[in-house]
Amino acid sequence: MSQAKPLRSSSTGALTGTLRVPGDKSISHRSLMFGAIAVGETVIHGLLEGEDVLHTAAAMRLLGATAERDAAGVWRVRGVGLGGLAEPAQVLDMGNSGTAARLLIGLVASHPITCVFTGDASLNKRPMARVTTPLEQMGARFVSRSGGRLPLTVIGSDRTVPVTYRLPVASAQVKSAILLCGLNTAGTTTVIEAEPTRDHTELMLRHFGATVTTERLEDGALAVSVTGQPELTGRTIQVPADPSSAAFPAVAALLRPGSELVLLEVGMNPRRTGLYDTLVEMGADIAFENRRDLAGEPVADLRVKHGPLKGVVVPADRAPSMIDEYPILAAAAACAEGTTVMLGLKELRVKESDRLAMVAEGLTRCGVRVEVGADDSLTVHGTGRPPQGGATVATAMDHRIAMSFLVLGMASAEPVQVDDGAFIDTSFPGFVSLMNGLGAKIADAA
Ligand SMILES: O=C(O)C1=C[C@@H](OP(=O)(O)O)[C@@H](O)[C@H](O)C1
Ligand SMILES: C=C(OP(=O)(O)O)C(=O)O
Repeated sequence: MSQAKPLRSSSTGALTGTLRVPGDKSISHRSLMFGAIAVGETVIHGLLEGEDVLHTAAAMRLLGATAERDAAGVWRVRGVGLGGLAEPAQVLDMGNSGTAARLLIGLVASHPITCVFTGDASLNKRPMARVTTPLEQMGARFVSRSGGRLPLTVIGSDRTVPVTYRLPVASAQVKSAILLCGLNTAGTTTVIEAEPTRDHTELMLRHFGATVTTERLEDGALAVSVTGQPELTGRTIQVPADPSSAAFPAVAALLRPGSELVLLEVGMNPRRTGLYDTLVEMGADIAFENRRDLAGEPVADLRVKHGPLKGVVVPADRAPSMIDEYPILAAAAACAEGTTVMLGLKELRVKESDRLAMVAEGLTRCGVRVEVGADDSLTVHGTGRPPQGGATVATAMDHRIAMSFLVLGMASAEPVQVDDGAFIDTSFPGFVSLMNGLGAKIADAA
């Protein structure tokens, strides 16, 4: 991913069609990791073949598992059994992926092996102390760059001890890293979260045979516990379509007159649906059809029709369930009638980019009035008319910033250009051709 790929998005007519966006990224990472530590074969249907997940697959191979795709696109993982991960002979390169890095650091921490983790320029800026601090309490050791950044060496141990750890930030990655270390630790490891974050780790670990329990505490927080050293058995997994990816065509359809899209088999885990709840509050016409269960995760087909949106206040406690969707919500808010206020966005500052800053800067360039509050809030003043556009927006190695501004370009008076669309492949390979197939006009701008 060395070559920047500028893209330009121009105003479109109606978007119509039926589509299934690629598989859920969070579930895809976990299915490869858990398959690699189970006994026997794990068969994965609908794995996201984005670069982030392919980095996880490569890492699991370096740790001793096999992970292969067959001609029909089905992935098969042969696991080494819990505790059986081998010391990798090479550095584990996690690319652009915070999830891959943080979950794997937790997983290897309770193995008697030494692993060196690195990533690209974006990942190597992101904070890792949030996982190494609790994992050190469990008995693993770390040598990292200053500020707890990658490259980072994990000196794992087969004598880790269980902890009860209260998360200082709402983060499913930190929760998962601790639970995964606890998996190969004798005794019960507990993570307490004040705000519920995505629970794919808990749901999938149970599917593989682990005992994971939850308890509501007196103060309302949730205690999530894993019993160490279970027998994990290879399973079949069906990966739902990613609600975070479906957000881009969904918002595009809401913004373009005459549009109607059906998005098939979209993951509807309630810990992930904050964007859809917010869009409905804004007046969006979204029908959630055929609600059903897909291998332990709820899914639905979403019918999305164009219609006017109005500004709303998005409370801070909704942040965990729509954490990756604020950039595309901001694009929707820029086209809505009235002001949208998004509260509690501090975590946006430590994603692939400082998303709060990048969204505010990009919208300002496109002629939208925005304010970033000292309390890490974002206020977007929509006028109900198309934003001006006509600007080039910096994406800072961030796939979601790139896709959000390409969607904004579809609804702006003048085209919107992004300086680099190459990182879209980390989470949504085929985004440009899929959107153009629905009626979008996204073209190379080199
Ligand atoms: O656990 C996961 O799969 C993820 C958790 C979230 O990160 P945090 O845990 O840092 O909030 C989210 O932003 C990321 O895209 C995926
Ligand atoms: C934050 C994201 O991913 P990660 O933390 O895995 O890099 C994302 O996909 O928006």
